[in-house]
Amino acid sequence: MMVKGLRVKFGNKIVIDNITFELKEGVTLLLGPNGSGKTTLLRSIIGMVKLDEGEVSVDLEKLSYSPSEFFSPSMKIWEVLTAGRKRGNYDRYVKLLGLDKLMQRDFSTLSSGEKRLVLIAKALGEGNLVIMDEPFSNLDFANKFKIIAIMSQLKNEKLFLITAHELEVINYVDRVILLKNGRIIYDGKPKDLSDELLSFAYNYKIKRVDLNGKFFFTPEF
Ligand SMILES: Nc1ncnc2c1ncn2[C@@H]1O[C@H](COP(=O)(O)OP(=O)(O)OP(=O)(O)O)[C@@H](O)[C@H]1O
Repeated sequence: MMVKGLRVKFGNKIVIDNITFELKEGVTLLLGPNGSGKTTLLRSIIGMVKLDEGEVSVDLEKLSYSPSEFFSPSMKIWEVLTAGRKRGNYDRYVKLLGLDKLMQRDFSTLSSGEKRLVLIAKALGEGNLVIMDEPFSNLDFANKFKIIAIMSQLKNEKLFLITAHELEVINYVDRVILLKNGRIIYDGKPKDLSDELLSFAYNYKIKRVDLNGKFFFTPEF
């Protein structure tokens, strides 16, 4: 998958500003403060947003997408999983995520975390390029790390592009793309991402602490 010279405007406001990158392998984390353009970028890639400039080269047949926000239809879970033009191999993920006992329930009656897990299982089952917008929101600690472990196990067969707000996720991805005001200000390995740049991105003093090969990020008051 490749995006080249992408520019998206809403009215006069440039929301995506000359973004170019290629995805070849592993798990890529799209990071950035509220309103920096993450969702718009993902929606541009999947063809839901009109591009003002640039191009996206992606095999839509191989792509699956889990949105950050979603409707809560009154449908059985298995109907949600099989909805749409794609038919996927959900069973494996339904079991892994402990959703098998919920399959006959109505989606609208699930907890917010359970709904999120259903959409993740759907995305994992449907595509080889899995794009997930804020997959960890609503998830408890254990489920978040289950998803992280599943992505890590699957990364030889699938490509992942995800967004998240938790800086700790940086530890578990192969690549970080950091956005500020619709521009990429960092694209590289997690270990090389400095607290100065993160502080600049979020306009907030963040300190990085390295411990046992992991990075922790704390606010500096
Ligand atoms: N349809 C739209 N019309 C006008 N402005 C929009 C539209 N969609 C998004 N925006 C604006 O574009 C900017 C980027 O929004 P986007 O949702 O892509 O950010 P984000 O990085 O995903 O934010 P968050 O972390 O809060 O979800 C924001 O300023 C938002 O208000």
